[in-house]
Amino acid sequence: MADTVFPLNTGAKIPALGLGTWQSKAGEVERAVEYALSIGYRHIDTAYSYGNEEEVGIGLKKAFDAGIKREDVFVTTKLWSTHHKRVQENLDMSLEKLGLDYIDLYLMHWPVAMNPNGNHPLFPTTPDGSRDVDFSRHHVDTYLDMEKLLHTGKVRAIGVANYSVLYLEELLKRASIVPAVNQIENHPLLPQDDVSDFCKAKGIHITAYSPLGSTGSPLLTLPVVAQIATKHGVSPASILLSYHVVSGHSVLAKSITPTRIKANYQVTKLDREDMDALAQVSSGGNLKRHGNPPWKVNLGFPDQQ
Ligand SMILES: NC(=O)C1=CN([C@@H]2O[C@H](COP(=O)(O)OP(=O)(O)OC[C@H]3O[C@@H](n4cnc5c(N)ncnc54)[C@H](OP(=O)(O)O)[C@@H]3O)[C@@H](O)[C@H]2O)C=CC1
Ligand SMILES: O=C[C@H](O)[C@@H](O)[C@@H](O)[C@H](O)C(=O)O
Repeated sequence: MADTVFPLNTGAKIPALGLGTWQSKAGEVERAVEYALSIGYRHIDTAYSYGNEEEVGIGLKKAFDAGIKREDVFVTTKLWSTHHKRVQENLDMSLEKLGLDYIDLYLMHWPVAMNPNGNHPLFPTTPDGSRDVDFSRHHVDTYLDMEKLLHTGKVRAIGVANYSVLYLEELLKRASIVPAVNQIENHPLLPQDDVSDFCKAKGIHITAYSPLGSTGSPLLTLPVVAQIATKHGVSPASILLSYHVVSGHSVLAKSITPTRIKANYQVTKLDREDMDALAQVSSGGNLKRHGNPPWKVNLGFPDQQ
């Protein structure tokens, strides 16, 4: 079951379990990627802004040298906000760093552009210290530039991340190509059923990020997760990851620790009772969003209103 794949609207398949690499440092991430691929993972998620694409590329190369085929590995990377007006350039930078000639999935990391000529290449700020957002750039214009990448052969699919229903509606009004994926924060404390239902209806696959609650994996200590793990005789992490797979979503767990990378490559067959219990966690508006950068922009998510 760990090798479950889901179809994308491009005809390609995305492996259900992927290795996340946000905050995975150089010196650690090469080994994490190489190890994950050696034990069966076939889906690696990175981003230009993570600053580790070169090291992710080293891990990939080691796996390819060991006999794993490029075409069997699904690699995602992301356009960063300071590059919304330089889409092709940002893709080429990522390809070079990763040492790849194509990306399986290229995502717009956030639907917010930042000043391309600001006081920092990734996180420019204005004199008051807040994010230097480029309000002149509309996210749909950025997406339309991403559509052009498909003709270059350098990306097999394009998609978005951190898109609410409101933003998806804006995008679909003008897009020629329906995004293949919307990568969003998703876990029992942030189910985002509105986004999932909308995406399902439009043929957009959901990839869940921060499934363990992000840094320090706080959701592993939720009592209901421990109870379901005991019931099935598996790790709590497997419960939090399988919650997505059962829903037809792919899921990214980040780890640089071999024992955890291995533990996270296990899908448990959750039943209706388990899924209902996990759904109860957020009942009564008990929600927690971990990824909440100070954008100064309304992203349209109901829990942020
Ligand atoms: N599109 C976007 O904006 C975003 C995308 N992402 C993507 O999703 C990935 C996953 O999300 P992320 O926020 O990193 O958080 P996760 O929910 O994957 O949690 C990562 C944390 O959990 C720890 N951990 C992992 N597995 C276990 C385990 N089995 N037992 C105990 N602890 C564990 C890790 O520690 P350690 O590494 O030390 O083992 C790390 O501290 C990212 O890495 C990134 O690729 C994430 C955020 C935003
Ligand atoms: O993918 C991971 C996250 O989106 C991360 O890149 C952002 O949250 C970033 O740290 C920010 O502050 O905008």
